[in-house]
Amino acid sequence: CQTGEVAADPQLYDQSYLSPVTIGNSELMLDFDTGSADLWCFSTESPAVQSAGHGLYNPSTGTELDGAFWDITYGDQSAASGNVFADKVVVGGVTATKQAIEAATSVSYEFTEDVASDGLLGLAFSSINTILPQPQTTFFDTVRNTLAKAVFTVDLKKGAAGSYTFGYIDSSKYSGAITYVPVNTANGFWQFTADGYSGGGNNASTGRGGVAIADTGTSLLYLPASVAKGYYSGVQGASFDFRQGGYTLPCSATPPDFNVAIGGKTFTVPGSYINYAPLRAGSSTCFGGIQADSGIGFSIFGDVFLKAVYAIFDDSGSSPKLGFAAQ
Ligand SMILES: O=C([C@@H]1CCCNC1)N1CCCCC1
Repeated sequence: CQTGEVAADPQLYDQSYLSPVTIGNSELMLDFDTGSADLWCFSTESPAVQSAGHGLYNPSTGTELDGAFWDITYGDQSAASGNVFADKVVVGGVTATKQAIEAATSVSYEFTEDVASDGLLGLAFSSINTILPQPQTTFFDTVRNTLAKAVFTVDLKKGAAGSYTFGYIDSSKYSGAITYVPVNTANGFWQFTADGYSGGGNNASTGRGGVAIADTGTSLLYLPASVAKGYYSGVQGASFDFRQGGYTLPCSATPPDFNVAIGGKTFTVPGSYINYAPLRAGSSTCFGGIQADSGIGFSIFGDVFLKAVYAIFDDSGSSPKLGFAAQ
């Protein structure tokens, strides 16, 4: 029975968190993403102009999955595509002897420019893996029957290294009880229902909550437009800046805490997490950590929320569930 733990290192402004993964005989830094289901990385097959500065997977240690290819486009329109190999993957001591590795032969500029990241490790449900003609399993699905318990946990922190564990829940990482809620896997995400919101101007309480996904690969907290509007109505100097594509606020502001009710329990995001980052280096205007989820179809509980809690992604029972506890 395998268990393991790996660090989650924050990038600038906690824009993403990267973890070391051994693939074949390379160690790469991957962005663990509970909002997608492809394990892809830059490779010796990637064009040099796209892969400069990145760690590369060398497929010579793997076995090509003949005729298999992949092509993914993320919600922000970033994209990558390539072919597929089976190779050994080790995450925090947990080993998948034959994991589908999606070697990139093309990536969009967002990935080229993010030189700290060598690729993504998807932790959503394998039903949305993009490999054709036959989708393959995520790392978690590949190893889950070998784990002491079919769970992984997420302990992200503001401006500090957090961790992912596989196969066990670490009781030293949270306080109080874990609140579990059911997960709807129909869209392939860790999708749940939030009960309601409060905090900020006119208390941002909409009374009702809504459908949301837990997404470690998304930096911010995307909420119903009415909730985001209500929250910032209480923040001096905050406004919706259509040129920036969202709410901005003075970097000098200390916004109010924001509360989310899930499973009858309230979890608090400290206001400081919502003064997210300067629009550009040196700017005194900052981009808000809460934004409207308009056009997405559901809310996205990204890192701004996840770094305020300990989260348990549990597929050990008859149906998947999400657990949240205070950090
Ligand atoms: O592409 C994404 C995100 C992008 C950031 C990284 N996680 C996956 N989706 C999640 C939200 C719905 C649309 C698809």
